[in-house]
Amino acid sequence: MSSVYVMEHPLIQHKVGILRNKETGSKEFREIVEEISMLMCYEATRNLPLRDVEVETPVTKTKAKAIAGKKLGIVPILRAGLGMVDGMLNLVPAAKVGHVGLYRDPETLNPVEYYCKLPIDADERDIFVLDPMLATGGSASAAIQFIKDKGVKRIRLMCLLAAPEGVQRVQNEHPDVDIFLAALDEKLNEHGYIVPGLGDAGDRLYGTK
Ligand SMILES: O=P(O)(O)OC[C@H]1O[C@H](OP(=O)(O)OP(=O)(O)O)[C@H](O)[C@@H]1O
Ligand SMILES: O=c1cc[nH]c(=O)[nH]1
Ligand SMILES: [Mg+2]
Repeated sequence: MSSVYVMEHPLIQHKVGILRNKETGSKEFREIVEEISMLMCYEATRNLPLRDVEVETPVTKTKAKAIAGKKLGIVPILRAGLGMVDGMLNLVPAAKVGHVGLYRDPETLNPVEYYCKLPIDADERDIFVLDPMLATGGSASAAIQFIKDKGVKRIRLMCLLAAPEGVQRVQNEHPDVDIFLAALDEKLNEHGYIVPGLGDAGDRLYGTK
């Protein structure tokens, strides 16, 4: 069974509170999503292997550390996942970016695929799938399956908020995929929205409602 990490860092928790506030407008919402993504990236990459390197400082030669050539990829689920990309790239600028286009049918709540483009060498990379919201888990689970179908073996899922139902579904369908969250909420409502949640992440990011 995969692990679920809820990031309790005070800065992350503080910023999640701002996202939840319905008075927070799109500009600030986008900025905070980027900031939280950067903080989560920092936490989620703490086990990356290091190698020794030699560098010359202005004073002397010394041993230093470098990331041991691990290739990372990030795959936002369109559209709301796009809001998390720059935060990740700020810290891991060499990561390649793929995209999976999915929307959730408002009646059935089932994911509908409309786009998938991954880095050519995705199967050699450790991939982070990004989506602010893990509600029923249908979208994340389908996106992970598309990525696995392209031969990718090492996948992690990073979301801001999740409902227990979504976590359960991803864990059942993809027991190899660890899940990183900023908050684990109470439940889903009758429309499949996370409670207490933050509303529709895509609409709040891009001002479409
Ligand atoms: O876990 P689920 O029940 O599948 O719901 C979560 C999905 O719903 C939202 O996307 P939405 O369908 O609103 O698309 P958008 O990003 O284009 O707004 C969200 O960004 C997730 O992708
Ligand atoms: O609460 C929710 C559920 C799905 N998608 C969202 O954007 N918000
Ligand atoms: Mg949406």
